[in-house]
Amino acid sequence: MKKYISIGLLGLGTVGSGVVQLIKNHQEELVHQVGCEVKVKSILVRDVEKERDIQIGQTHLTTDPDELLKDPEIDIVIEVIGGIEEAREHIIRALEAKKHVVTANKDLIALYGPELLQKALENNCDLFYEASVAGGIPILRGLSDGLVSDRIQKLMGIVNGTTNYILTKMDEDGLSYETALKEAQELGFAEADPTSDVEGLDAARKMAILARLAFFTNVILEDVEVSGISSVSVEDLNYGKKLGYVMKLIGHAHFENQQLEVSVQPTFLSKSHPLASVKNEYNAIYVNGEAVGETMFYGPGAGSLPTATAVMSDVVAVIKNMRLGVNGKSYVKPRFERVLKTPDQRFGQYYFRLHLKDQVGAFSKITTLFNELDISFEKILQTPLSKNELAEIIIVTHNISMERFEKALMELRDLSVVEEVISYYRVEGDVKK
Ligand SMILES: NC(=O)C1=CN([C@@H]2O[C@H](COP(=O)(O)OP(=O)(O)OC[C@H]3O[C@@H](n4cnc5c(N)ncnc54)[C@H](OP(=O)(O)O)[C@@H]3O)[C@@H](O)[C@H]2O)C=CC1
Ligand SMILES: N[C@@H](CC=O)C(=O)O
Ligand code: NA
Repeated sequence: MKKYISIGLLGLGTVGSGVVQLIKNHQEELVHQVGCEVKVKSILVRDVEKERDIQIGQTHLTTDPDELLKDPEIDIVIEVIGGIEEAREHIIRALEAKKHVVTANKDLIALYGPELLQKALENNCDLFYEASVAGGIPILRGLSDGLVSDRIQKLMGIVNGTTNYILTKMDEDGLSYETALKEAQELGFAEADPTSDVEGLDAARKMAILARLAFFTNVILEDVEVSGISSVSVEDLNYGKKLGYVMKLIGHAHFENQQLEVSVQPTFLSKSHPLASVKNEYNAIYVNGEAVGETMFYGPGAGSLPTATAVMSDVVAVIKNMRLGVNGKSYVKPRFERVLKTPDQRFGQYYFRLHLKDQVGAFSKITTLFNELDISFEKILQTPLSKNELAEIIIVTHNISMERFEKALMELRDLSVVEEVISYYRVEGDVKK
């Protein structure tokens, strides 16, 4: 057995610094688990001259990836530089050099996970990525170990800390979207380019990774329907409150009759929903399995030390596998073909906000349209607007197919009494529906 395990760290930003700090401060716990010291030997950065808050002692800082990837002493490479192409290249080189890899990179795993896992398998190496979904929450192990014997039917997740932070601050503290986003960036939750957070792509990547593990099928990123929060208005948040809802960016994934549906969209949750009380940068994943029933995984979804704990859980798993001589043996190939549900097989409740001409018979035109489409209302709110003789109408439907929702939206826009459909969102009431 080696006297110590040497790590090559790619990246020393929010997550990389957390890893260095955790290895230093929790060395005793690590030694107890793996039976030897764990040391960071070299770190790859973009700029070695940059001033850093973190103390790295004797650890070697470099801008040359070869110094880590060609170093025979390094057993495990941790990739936390982010981005896609360079990270992919470094990981492939590390695996070909028979080094195990741990990454927090959901962008990469969502796009190239199956290919990289295959590469790891061919080289008898481990490739683990617990930190890539929901930061410090051990959700990937929860699915691939804890719930592995079950048939998971439904996942619902708040899997992006930045957007949850923004929505909470807008709703509870009256902050503007821009101020709340700036705070999330300053706190280190946001991606280098926060567009992927606010437009839902970061959450979509995580949902693709989760759905692969939960449903044993090779979900690809294009399967995930995505919309973000950048156009959510304070008016909609306030109407939501009046109706007993709170707005969250929700990832939905369903698997029924071996057919799949995955989406990420701003969603009004009933205040009694278990995900409704998840605030700020916290994440949670609600998992419904045939045998286990309802479970919920909750914790910090972003940030330096929480994410570092997920990285280190993978490092410990790699070292334990090294001990047993079973690296590269944990990857299980998908079991089911990818088959997507069609719009008539997908169901949900919907919220519409529209401006209606304030004239006799206008509202009955709406009820006639919805009757024709066999859509019934769960809630209705009507407020006269002082300007332009318009009324603002909020409608929440009962459960309908996506096909009927799309038809209703199209036909509402064509009605002469409807001035404008301002917004529409998915609604989640009772979790058991
Ligand atoms: N922040 C978070 O809470 C979470 C992040 N993640 C993921 O972890 C990864 C890292 O995120 P985070 O720590 O926030 O990112 P940061 O931007 O804070 O840090 C990136 C680090 O990588 C270095 N780096 C970037 N590009 C290169 C390159 N081409 N060559 C050499 N070094 C490079 C930077 O060097 P330098 O310091 O010199 O600029 C920096 O040290 C991402 O994949 C992210 O999605 C996952 C979960 C949570
Ligand atoms: N930008 C991400 C970081 C963690 O994955 C987030 O906000 O959740
Ligand atoms: Na995790």
